[in-house]
Amino acid sequence: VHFVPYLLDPHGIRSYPGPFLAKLSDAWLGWVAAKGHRSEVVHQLHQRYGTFVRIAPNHVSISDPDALSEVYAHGNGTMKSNFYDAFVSIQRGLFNTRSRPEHARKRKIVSHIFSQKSVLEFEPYTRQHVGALFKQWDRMCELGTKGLFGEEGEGGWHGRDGRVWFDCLPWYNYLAFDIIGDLAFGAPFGMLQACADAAPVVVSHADAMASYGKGDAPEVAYFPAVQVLNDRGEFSASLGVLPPHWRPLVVRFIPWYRNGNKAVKRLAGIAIAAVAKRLTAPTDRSDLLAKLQEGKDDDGNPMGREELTAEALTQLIAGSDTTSNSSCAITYYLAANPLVQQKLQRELDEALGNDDDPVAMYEQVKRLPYLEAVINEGLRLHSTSGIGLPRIVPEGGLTVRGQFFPEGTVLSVPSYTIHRDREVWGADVDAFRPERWMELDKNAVQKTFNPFSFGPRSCVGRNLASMELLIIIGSILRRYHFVLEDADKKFDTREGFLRKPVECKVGMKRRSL
Ligand code: HEM
Repeated sequence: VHFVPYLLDPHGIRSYPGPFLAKLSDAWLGWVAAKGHRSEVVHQLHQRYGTFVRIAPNHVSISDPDALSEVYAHGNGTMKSNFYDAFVSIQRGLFNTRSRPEHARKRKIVSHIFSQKSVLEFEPYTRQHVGALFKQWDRMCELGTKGLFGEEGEGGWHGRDGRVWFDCLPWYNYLAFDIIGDLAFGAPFGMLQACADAAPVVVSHADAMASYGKGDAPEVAYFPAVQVLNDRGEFSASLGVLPPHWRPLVVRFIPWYRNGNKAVKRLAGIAIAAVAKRLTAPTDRSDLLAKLQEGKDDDGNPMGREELTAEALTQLIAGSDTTSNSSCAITYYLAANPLVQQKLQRELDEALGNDDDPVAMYEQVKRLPYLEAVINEGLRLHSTSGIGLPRIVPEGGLTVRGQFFPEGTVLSVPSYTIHRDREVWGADVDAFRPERWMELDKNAVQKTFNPFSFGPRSCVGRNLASMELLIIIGSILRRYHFVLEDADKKFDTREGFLRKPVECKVGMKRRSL
């Protein structure tokens, strides 16, 4: 099964270097993905072998920034690989639709929802939930100065030396889930208020699907959505690199995959419950779901109910932990770099003046050069989307950086490695130094900075993500000061489809404004 294809070399990619086991079987990449550090492993391989590395029998990873436009841009004919089939639940949404015409149809309906103009309508929801976070953090700061202790769900905080010491990661998750829940389903999950990772989910997937079109809201229970999303990301990213005919077998016989499969179903249940609730009680709110309902394709057809649920689920998945993990990583880097934090706070104080409202308006923070540089530097260094996003070479083959690849070969360009290209970013590529954004050649940066990917499959929610990050980081850093609990401790991450912090323990105090 493994040696014959290896010897026959049907894809003609024998000449590319890589680990021997990777050339032999997809199981190698599946194993690396399941261990949770794929980006780091592939980065080390590029450092060892050079620009082209064979990371699976039919998959070549390319670490040249110029390859981004050749592999991902409009018009080169590449398509998402069958990796994305492992992410399908309910039915295919914008993210995991592979067919080009079907994707173009969906993208046309969805893209206007995320135009800069539409996104401004979502600003009040974002600001409202940042305000809710501040209520909780202010309470903790007040109690913390009395030396009190918090609950586990609150990041396990305790007060000492005038600061609250806690894990800020769960709070960023509550914030991002409440924002996207409010936007995509018409009501926040209530995580910030409950200080808990709990979202309503349908009890039985089958019952919920059967209730479609009957106007009944299915029975719901509460599940840890953040945990479920993490499990689902790790499961799908590892399953997706295995050959399609292996997948049902590993899901059936390997417990880790079996549990991941349950996570996929549960996650779908969150969307089914939320959309069913929303549709049984229509509102005149202007949110993502309302805009999806209004959207029409070229023939004037709106999305059906099941497609709507799949798209709302896509937005929940794509718009929640991307934002929370990026915000958490940026907070970590600011806590680890006191001078950068001080410089940012000076800029924020000048721009926001004595404004009584603790939550910044988008208008106030959208053109602050140092804030922008801090966010970009955090996105570069952390690389929330770090793995090479796999694309299939179309009929006729494709030449990338002078190398020809035959039809059917899978290619990818890993952002984690591209974001550490010394020729572009400088010798101190591993340092968090926002100043580099003021010094670097803008053209080189533009084609190398890839947090949202390039081309027809790039992030459709980019405008929303940028607005959220500006408001979240701008407001939080103006109100609070952060230090690391243990400056010597490595910033631990775990990667499924996204690179996520495992925890982020900081000491926080209110700034005197
Ligand atoms: C910091 C935050 C974010 C980052 C770093 C990010 C990054 C990305 C990346 C790299 C892709 C390409 C994925 C691939 O090709 O496999 C993508 C796609 C996508 N993103 Fe985002 N994203 C963020 C926030 C959001 C938000 C807030 C939304 C909407 C609520 C969103 C919705 C989507 C959707 C629907 C796609 C699929 C687009 C398509 O295939 O046409 N993202 N995102």
